Amino acid sequence: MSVFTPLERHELEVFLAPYGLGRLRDFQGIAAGSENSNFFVSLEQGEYVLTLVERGPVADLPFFIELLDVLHDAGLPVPYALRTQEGEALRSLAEKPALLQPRLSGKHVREANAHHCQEVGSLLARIHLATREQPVERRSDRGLDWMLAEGPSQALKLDEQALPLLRDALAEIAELKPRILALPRANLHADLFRDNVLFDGNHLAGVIDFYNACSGPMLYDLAITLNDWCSHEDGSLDSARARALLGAYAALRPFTAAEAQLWPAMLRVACVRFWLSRLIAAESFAGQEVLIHDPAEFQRRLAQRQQINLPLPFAL
Ligand SMILES: Nc1ncnc2c1ncn2[C@@H]1O[C@H](COP(=O)(O)OP(=O)(O)OP(=O)(O)O)[C@@H](O)[C@H]1O
Ligand SMILES: N[C@@H](CCO)C(=O)O
Repeated sequence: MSVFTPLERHELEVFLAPYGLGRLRDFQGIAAGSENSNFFVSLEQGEYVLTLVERGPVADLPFFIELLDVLHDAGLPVPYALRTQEGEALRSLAEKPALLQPRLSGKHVREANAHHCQEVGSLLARIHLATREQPVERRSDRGLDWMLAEGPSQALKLDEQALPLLRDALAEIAELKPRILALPRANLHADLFRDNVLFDGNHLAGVIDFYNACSGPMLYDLAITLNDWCSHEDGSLDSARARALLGAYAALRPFTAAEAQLWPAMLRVACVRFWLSRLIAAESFAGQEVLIHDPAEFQRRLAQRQQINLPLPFAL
């Protein structure tokens, strides 16, 4: 899977008619993805992706639509909600909130190299630069307070090796929270993993899946991104890829002194975020045909982030 809501051709045709994009040629469910039902939809006038929002922050859909409009207007390669001929962006299909977006070209990269990381670093800086003057406000539902609330009960279910790792990281988050919240802010993608970026050869062609986007400290977004793009299998950082990503980002948005100080801790915070969400997902989707990411991957990464020899390229 993961298509949680199968669609009949006829109901899809009725849904698509108000966009005025021509007849439906073909459609198919997309297996990748774990949160929403997505379909590739081929219409006479082009290729599109239909998303039925299955869970998560449904009430915040107007936020996602607005943010993607801002990023699209800034010239960034993001999907955005197409409007019907009556100007409607957020609609309903099979009793689920539904959005139709242009299909972006390109493929996911499994084995990232330094060039990919450089492209991703630039793209992330451009997202931040496009929004930092006036972030579209949204509090993350997987933010520091969520980690502090969910972490202790998850820690109790861990083995002897993992428990102190998570417990110490949670204590660090509690201690650093005021300083983290005072860092420079913008809109964050907050889930810029390899499976949310599309490359056409060496060219970064698209960024998708903004359903974790929020407003918050830019450094946190950078740490989330780097932890996925620049890690080895054992969780350690690949310094060539990491330097490429950081260098490209810093060339567009130089870091502040406070960011440079909090950087090593921020890499740990970003590990805790995904370790916890994967532990919780593994528990709640156990036995179901849903793509579940391995929580232990972030345990390894957190263990490797105890000593970090990767200073931010920060100039006084
Ligand atoms: N606009 C788009 N253009 C091209 N492909 C897309 C687009 N949107 C989604 N896809 C494809 O659909 C897949 C699933 O989409 P997405 O990541 O948004 O789903 P999700 O259920 O929110 O997944 P998850 O939260 O697990 O990443 C993507 O991996 C990508 O292959
Ligand atoms: N990118 C997330 C899943 C979707 O939010 C993870 O790898 O755990």
